[in-house]
Amino acid sequence: MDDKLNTVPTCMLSEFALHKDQTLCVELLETLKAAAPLQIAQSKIPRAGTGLFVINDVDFGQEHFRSRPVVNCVEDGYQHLVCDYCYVYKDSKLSYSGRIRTAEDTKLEVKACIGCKVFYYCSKILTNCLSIYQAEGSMLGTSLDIIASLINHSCDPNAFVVFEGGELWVRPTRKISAGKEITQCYTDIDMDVLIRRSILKLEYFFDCRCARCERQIKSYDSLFPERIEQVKQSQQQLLQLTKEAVEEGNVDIFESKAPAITTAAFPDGHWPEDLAPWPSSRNSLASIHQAHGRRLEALKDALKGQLLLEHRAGDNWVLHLYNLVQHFSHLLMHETICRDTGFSTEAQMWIVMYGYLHELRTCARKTFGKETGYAEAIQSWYDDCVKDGGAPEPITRAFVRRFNQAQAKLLIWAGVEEKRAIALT
Ligand SMILES: C[S@@+](CC[C@H](N)C(=O)[O-])C[C@H]1O[C@@H](n2cnc3c(N)ncnc32)[C@H](O)[C@@H]1O
Repeated sequence: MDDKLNTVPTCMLSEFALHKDQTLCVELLETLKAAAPLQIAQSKIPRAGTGLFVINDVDFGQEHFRSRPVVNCVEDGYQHLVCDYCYVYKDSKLSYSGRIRTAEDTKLEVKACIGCKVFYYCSKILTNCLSIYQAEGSMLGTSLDIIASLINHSCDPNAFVVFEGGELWVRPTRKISAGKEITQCYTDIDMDVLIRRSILKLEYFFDCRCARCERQIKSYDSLFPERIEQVKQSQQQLLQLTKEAVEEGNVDIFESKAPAITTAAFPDGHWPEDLAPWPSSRNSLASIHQAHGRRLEALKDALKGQLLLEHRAGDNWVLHLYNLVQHFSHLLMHETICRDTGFSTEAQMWIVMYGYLHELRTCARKTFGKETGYAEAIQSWYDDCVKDGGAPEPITRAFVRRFNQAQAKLLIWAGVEEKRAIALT
């Protein structure tokens, strides 16, 4: 039998493509709570089959649609801990896609169904994509939703999927013009093209040719094919090393072995700092430092982890920004003098922290929706800081100037190039 027939889903073979039955498409779309009209049509992405399109412009901060999945399936090992209806995880305060459990949620419990005793239920959650993750990356379950599953992949997606209170919400990551196809990222958006492409091939059976992939692959043009293979291998080894360091809670595991791995790929010793998984690894190391009370080291790694990331939009970006602000706040709450930073005054540290918190508040409201528990929790964190800390509302021109100056100093201390600074929006 033709190999291709084994791998291409039947629904994507042109005679069965869903967009060919517009009566069915219209009926399916009628089941949604859609904020703006949508259309199911042939994808503009070559060989991608059917896709989902917006009919009108959609602003960043608006929502595409909400839908109740046909099936939710909790991952093995989590059945007693995670709600079968909405994936709330009773032991986690923050989901991977960024939801903070609010005061009202903390009373929630996951209990067995009185009737069957097999399913466990509670009330709310927010997730990323159709795979449901928790903060440190392990998977809680999977949802099947007919309309959301029509969204094709891009490594620079204009939408993402979250899970809230038993519903899937599809939200934009930026403004989308009328007639454009909605796309989401099927893999870890912060990974490099080599890793993304191999996962997409392995799990979704296609070669991604999006603009971001093509741009990134160009950076490998100067390398021989065998060297590209070595880079990929080193990336996988770094991921594994990071995992071990996190499991052992020991940064030395990473710091001592990483140089040999990076040199194997780049013999001159210059692994590009923004090349995945380096930024994600620095983020993980920041958490280990934090757990051991090494707050300056934690902040330095978190700054690298955040600012070296190439993709600055969507739920992942907001979640990382949240972590960065937390590292800042831990440092400022516990150390009265931030002497090693080269900052002339502690006040400048506070200015950067307020600026980042302001940015986090703005991004969280637009990305997840200002009515979500997550955005509300960040808003009250911001209000507390501004009121109790006496910080100025970081929107004046004078504040932005002071923020930019203070951030530039901080980046010199952290060893991050100034061009990677966060610009307040
Ligand atoms: C969840 S389905 C998306 C809906 C699908 N296009 C359809 O017609 O039913 C995922 C499949 O769509 C195709 N696909 C999604 N994004 C693609 C892309 N960027 N390039 C090529 N194929 C893609 C792949 O075959 C993938 O396994």
